[in-house]
Amino acid sequence: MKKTITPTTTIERLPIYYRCLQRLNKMNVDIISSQELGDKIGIPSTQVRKDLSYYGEFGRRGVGYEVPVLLKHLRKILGLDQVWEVALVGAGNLGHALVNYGGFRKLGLKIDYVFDADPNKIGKKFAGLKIHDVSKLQEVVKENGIKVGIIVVPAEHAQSIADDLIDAGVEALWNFAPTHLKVPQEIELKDEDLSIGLISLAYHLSQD
Ligand SMILES: NC(=O)c1ccc[n+]([C@@H]2O[C@H](COP(=O)([O-])OP(=O)(O)OC[C@H]3O[C@@H](n4cnc5c(N)ncnc54)[C@H](O)[C@@H]3O)[C@@H](O)[C@H]2O)c1
Repeated sequence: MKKTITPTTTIERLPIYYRCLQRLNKMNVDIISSQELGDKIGIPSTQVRKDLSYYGEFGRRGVGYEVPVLLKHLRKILGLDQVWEVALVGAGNLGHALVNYGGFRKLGLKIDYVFDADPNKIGKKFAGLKIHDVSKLQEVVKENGIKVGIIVVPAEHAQSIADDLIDAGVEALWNFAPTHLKVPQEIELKDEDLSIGLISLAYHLSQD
């Protein structure tokens, strides 16, 4: 694998290539050109070739990419060739939707641990999983070597949850709370805001 710095935009496109290749693989498509792959996901073929070239020489000139081979490489590059235990904090509406979604598990991202602070919820079942007391968060995270945390608590509690997760050994956070979290540089933090998509649609509609 080449030792070059990969642009963030390239990294963000990798899951899109991966998803498309998974579909093609299911349809038993063996070979795809960069042009065809780009057309399927709305990315110019030159960009497809450039993105993938950061990781090696996968395509064959005049032939294209072997779908199962490229899929296997991308799975490894994306870290999806292993199983990741995930802790979710905040057994509320959004937490329920995330835990219920089967797609993460198929990718090897197992949200098996759910935490909440509400005594009325602790010990109850949540999309088939037991809700743990958030006071046990660090203990459970350490015991199970959990490396990924999902934060779906109200904004005012998000920082202390992030701190606890990091102290316990979590290295990557997916934060849905609408607040800026301060985390050490080595921690991978991804803020998610679903309203951005909707607001940008409203913006485009209002330009007509
Ligand atoms: N990013 C997005 O697009 C998006 C979309 C929806 C909601 N949100 C945010 O996600 C968060 C959750 O939203 P929701 O609709 O699921 O809310 P919710 O009220 O349904 O659930 C929040 C849960 O967090 C628990 N909680 C509160 N403080 C806690 C603490 N200190 N430790 C552990 N658990 C605690 C509550 O008991 C509750 O079960 C909020 O911050 C909300 O603003 C973000």
